[in-house]
Amino acid sequence: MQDGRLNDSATIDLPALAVERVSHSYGQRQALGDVSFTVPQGSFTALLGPNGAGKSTLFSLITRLFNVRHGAIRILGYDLNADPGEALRRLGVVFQARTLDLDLSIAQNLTYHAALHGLPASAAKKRIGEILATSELSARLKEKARNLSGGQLRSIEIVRAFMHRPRLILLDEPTVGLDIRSRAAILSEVRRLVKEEGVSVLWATHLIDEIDDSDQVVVLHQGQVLAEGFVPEIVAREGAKSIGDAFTRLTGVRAGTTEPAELRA
Ligand SMILES: Nc1ncnc2c1ncn2[C@@H]1O[C@H](COP(=O)(O)OP(=O)(O)OP(=O)(O)O)[C@@H](O)[C@H]1O
Repeated sequence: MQDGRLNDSATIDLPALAVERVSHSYGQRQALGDVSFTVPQGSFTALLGPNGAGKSTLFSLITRLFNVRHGAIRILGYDLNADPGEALRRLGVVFQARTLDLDLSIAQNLTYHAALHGLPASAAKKRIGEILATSELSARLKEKARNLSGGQLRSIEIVRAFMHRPRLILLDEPTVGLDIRSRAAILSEVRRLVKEEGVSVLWATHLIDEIDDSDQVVVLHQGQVLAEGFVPEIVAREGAKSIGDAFTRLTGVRAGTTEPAELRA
């Protein structure tokens, strides 16, 4: 346990995340209506939806910022309402907004977070070395976070989310505001960690080009799940040419934009 590993042998057949008939409203406005889907263990699952689809609301429920009032959410079988401690121990999150302390060093940002999860400093140091083994950032751990570029700050936030060896990691539009090169670097880094660590990722995005043919996809639109499955399954089911085309057929919205199809010339 000293390195954060949990004995999860009993959860081997369960999905990393199960969202079951979840609804959520802000006053009269329904943001999620009867939403159900699963994230299989060891998968990279893209939660694909245009602005306003309900992605952030869903993440607020999974992280317990909001209470789940209608339906249920389970992480590795642990119900968020009934067993929040066990469920949240298995969760790592990268929020849309930047959350590193710019006046602390990169190493301090990472070790303080690890300490919150009960990881001793020596184990945290080893873990940082493991995750950043092939990154140029491993030579800059003593520098203040303030010195890093937007893409590098995001990379460190991702490392931080992996520190305590969670089984499920949520990333809420993690590439927003980054240039194309940084976007690609972050995406491939997360895919590498999914492969190497067997962790499950739920990656929220409205950008179709972030989706790979081997990904699981959940299409969310106006608070409803319109499709769930591997890319080739969704494409075939919709009789589409590509996942972008399938997305447009399902939502009436052009892939990667928020412009309704009927407004297109
Ligand atoms: N605090 C709030 N009060 C009222 N309505 C809200 C609130 N937060 C979100 N909504 C509404 O709920 C719906 C879902 O919003 P949400 O932010 O979850 O979508 P999203 O897919 O994350 O979009 P974005 O990519 O723009 O963040 C939208 O109609 C939004 O206007």
